[in-house]
Amino acid sequence: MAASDPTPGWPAVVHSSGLQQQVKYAKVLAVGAGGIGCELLKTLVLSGFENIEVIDMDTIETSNLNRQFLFRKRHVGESKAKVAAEAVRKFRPHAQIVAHQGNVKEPQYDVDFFRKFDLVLNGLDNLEARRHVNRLCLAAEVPLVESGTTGYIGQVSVHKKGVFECFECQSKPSPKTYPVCTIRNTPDKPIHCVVWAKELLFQRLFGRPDVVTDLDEAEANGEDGAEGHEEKEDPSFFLRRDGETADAYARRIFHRVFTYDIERVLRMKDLWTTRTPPTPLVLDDILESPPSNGPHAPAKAAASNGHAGASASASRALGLRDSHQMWSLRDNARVFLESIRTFLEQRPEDVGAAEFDKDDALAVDFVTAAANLRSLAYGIPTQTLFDCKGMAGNIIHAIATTNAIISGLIVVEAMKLLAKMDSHCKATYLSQFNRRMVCAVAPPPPDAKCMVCGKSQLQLQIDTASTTLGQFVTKVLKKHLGINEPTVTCGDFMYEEGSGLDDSEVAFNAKNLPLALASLPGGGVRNGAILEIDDQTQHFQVQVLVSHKDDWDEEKVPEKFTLTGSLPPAQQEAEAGTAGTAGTAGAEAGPSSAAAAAGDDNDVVELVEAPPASTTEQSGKRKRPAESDAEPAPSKGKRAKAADDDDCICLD
Ligand SMILES: Nc1ncnc2c1ncn2[C@@H]1O[C@H](COP(=O)(O)OP(=O)(O)OP(=O)(O)O)[C@@H](O)[C@H]1O
Ligand SMILES: [Zn+2]
Repeated sequence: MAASDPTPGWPAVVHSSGLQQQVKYAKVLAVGAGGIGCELLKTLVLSGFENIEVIDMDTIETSNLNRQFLFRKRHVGESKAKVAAEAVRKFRPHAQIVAHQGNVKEPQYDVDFFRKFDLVLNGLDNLEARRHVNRLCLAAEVPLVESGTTGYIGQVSVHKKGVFECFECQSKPSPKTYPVCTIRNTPDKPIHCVVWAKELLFQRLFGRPDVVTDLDEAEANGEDGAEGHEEKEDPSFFLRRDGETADAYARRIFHRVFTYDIERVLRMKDLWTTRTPPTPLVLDDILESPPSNGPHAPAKAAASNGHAGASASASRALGLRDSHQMWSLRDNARVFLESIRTFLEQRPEDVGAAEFDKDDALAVDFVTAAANLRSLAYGIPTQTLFDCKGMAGNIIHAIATTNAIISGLIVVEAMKLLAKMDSHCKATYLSQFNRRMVCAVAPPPPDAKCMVCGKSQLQLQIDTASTTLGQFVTKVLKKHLGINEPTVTCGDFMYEEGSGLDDSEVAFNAKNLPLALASLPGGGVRNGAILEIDDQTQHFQVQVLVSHKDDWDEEKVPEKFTLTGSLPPAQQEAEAGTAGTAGTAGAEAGPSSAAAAAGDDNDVVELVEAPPASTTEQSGKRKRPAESDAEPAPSKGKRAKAADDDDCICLD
């Protein structure tokens, strides 16, 4: 620091009484009190922050204790936010730590709630919540420090309206999807069988009857080429019949899915010209086969028709206690039957209401056994319970040290923001695969083509004749765009969600959900239609231009829609004039790098690069009526590997 300069630079400023006072009085919201959140809260209070509110919706589980060190065994079942707040108060008794047990998407955490804070710091594990917080931070004009870890890799990024890119300026990888026909008829990888067991069979047997998955839809539409079968047409087949014992029901389901359905697909001869055909499984033959005596035999043999009794785990009740042990065909059949019986007899309230949860031992038993049986029928390698749980739950094992490093970096960025040293802010990436373990780059500026903080529009290609409003709302608006409570307007037609609707509005909406887009009232949503989408809970609006497309290659686009963003023509011209000059504080420092994104309900972090503005798509056709600044349109085609250079190291 030059003697003539009274303001210390970064990092000397950290020791200045000015910044220490700012830290002491800053109001900070920490979202998430899990792996990152616990570390973050500890580091915040030990760094002098004294006004912290923390939100987490979850309760503590035994599996959290190995890395969420604010929690002890006695806390299992208690609120994460409350226990974490209590624990850090012990480090700094005079700190004001307010705990909220709740979902950050609940209406009480609205834009006014966010405005109370100087900074928001995310320690979340899912894309949906991250996007929601991003939108509220933009609306409330509060800077956001975002983070994520997965195994040994992690990142911290800084988002500030008008200065740095928002969390959604770079498109995020969407969760991996698989072609429906592969899952239903021609699996060739273990994951195909896990998806089938979890998304189709578990859902059918134990899930809510009103939830229709893509896999069901394919069947209803006859897409698997097996129309016309009398049993398949009977929607009640998978329900338990009056007077049917749990055992008889489990056997009937086994026969249906592993014998009958396999025989049915075998009859679709075209499928097997280039593939190895599957082999139907016959339950009686399997159960009559002698138990395996090899190294994989169950630790303790259960009675031949042994039931799980009071145990919540079918496999453990059958003596299969080692989750790393590979089950035999017979083991899988017995676990399959036992887990169905246990659901029916011990958890009848869950039948018709269950959702797959990786921490539900019985659900994992069922999915493992069902996936393995299907694999055995198709000649695919089977998986251990441990591996299957990981695949079904998208688990990548967390590393406490990664969380600790990332939390430290969040606090560093938080201090720079408080010190108004935006030009020193960094997006920081941690990877064991880098030449350098930590790589930091200047946060990119906002992207004018961002659907959230920019001003662009969306173009949707979809089959308007067969896609229902319900599918559009669920798949396109909620899953793909992260919208919470959409209002969709198209000409005179309106679909609304959220509280405050009267009965007639609710009935009108419900009546329209099963209708194809093209058949909606008011002339339908057809080729060329313009939809106005609004979510008041996120202060988010976007305009969507619809084009009809009915010839989809399911292998390439399993979702059967595409959504791309572009600037309205007038803005494209303006952009062309300023291309490459959109720098803001810190934006000129080397290649922009990186957005972190988590897949649905997991901690997967993907490190991606924002390419130069010229590489992004600009194919807008219509002009958006001038409205608010908060208008959207997605940035697409932007992901690329980070370039190898002095500041940023290539991440594979
Ligand atoms: N919408 C949300 N509102 C509030 N808290 C959320 C929301 N979504 C996720 N969280 C919280 O974010 C935290 C993320 O922490 P972490 O990634 O360590 O997950 P975890 O559930 O504790 O661990 P694991 O998933 O490995 O079992 C969790 O405590 C979770 O409850
Ligand atoms: Zn943005």
